[in-house]
Amino acid sequence: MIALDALTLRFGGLVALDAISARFTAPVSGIIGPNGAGKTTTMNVMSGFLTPASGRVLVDGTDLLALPPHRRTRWGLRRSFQREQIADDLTVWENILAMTDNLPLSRSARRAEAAEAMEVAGITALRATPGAALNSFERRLTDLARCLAGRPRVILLDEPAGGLTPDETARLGDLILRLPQICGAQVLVIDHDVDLITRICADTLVLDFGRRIAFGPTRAVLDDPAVKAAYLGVDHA
Ligand SMILES: Nc1ncnc2c1ncn2[C@@H]1O[C@H](COP(=O)(O)OP(=O)(O)OP(=O)(O)O)[C@@H](O)[C@H]1O
Repeated sequence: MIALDALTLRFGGLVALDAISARFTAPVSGIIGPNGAGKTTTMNVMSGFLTPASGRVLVDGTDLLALPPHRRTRWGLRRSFQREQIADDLTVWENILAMTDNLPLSRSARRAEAAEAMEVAGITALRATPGAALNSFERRLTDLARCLAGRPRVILLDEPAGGLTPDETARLGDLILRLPQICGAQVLVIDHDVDLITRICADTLVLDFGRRIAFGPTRAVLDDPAVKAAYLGVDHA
C-alpha cells in the first residue's frame, strides 16, 4: 500500500500540495487533474526531487521520505518523466542497463534484470538500436523497461502515453496493467487520457489547485460532480 499522509508543499506563496492524503491499495492507481493541479509535484516529492513542508509517504510501512533519493532507487522506487529519458547515443540495451548501475546487484544479476525488462517490454529485438533511431512508441517502451529493471517495488509513471496514438496507448496500457503481476511492483500513473486511466487504474486520486477533490474507484470518481466541473470540462489538447 502507498499512503500519502497530509503532504503539503509550497512554492513561495503557491500551495502546490495542500495536505494531500490517499491510500493506494490497487495494483495500478491513477492521479489525474487539470494542468497545474499538483500531480507531478506529488511524484517529485515521492522520488525526492522536492521536500514537502510536512506530511509523509508510507509504502508498506517504509517511510519513503526518510530515505535519501538515491536510497529510494536502491529500495525499489522507479519513475518515468513526462518527457522520456532515453539517451540518443546509447543503445536500447545500454539505456536500460544504465538504470541498474547503482543497484546492489552483481554485474550478471544486473544484466539479467535488464534483459528481462527488455523482454517484458517486448523490445528485445531493438537491443542494439540506438536511442536516436527509435520511434516515439519504442522510446516510451524503452523508458518503461528502464523502470522495470532491478526489482522495482513502486513504479511512478508521469504521462507514459504522451505523444502516442490511441492504438499505441492501448498497447502500453495493456503492458502497464500486467506489470504488478510480472514484477510485483505497485504502479501509480498520471495521465490526461481519461480512457487510459479508466481502463487501467482501479482507484484514482483527483487533484485540483493542489487540493484533493476526490479519491476512490475510478468510475465513481469520474462521476463525481466536483471532478466533472474541475477536470472533465477542461481541454488538455
Ligand atoms: N519548481 C517550481 N517552482 C514554482 N512553481 C512550480 C514549480 N513546479 C511546479 N510549480 C507550480 O506548482 C503547481 C503544480 O504543478 P505540477 O507540475 O505539479 O502540476 P501538474 O498537475 O503535474 O500539471 P500538468 O498536468 O500541467 O503537468 C503549478 O501551479 C505549477 O506552476
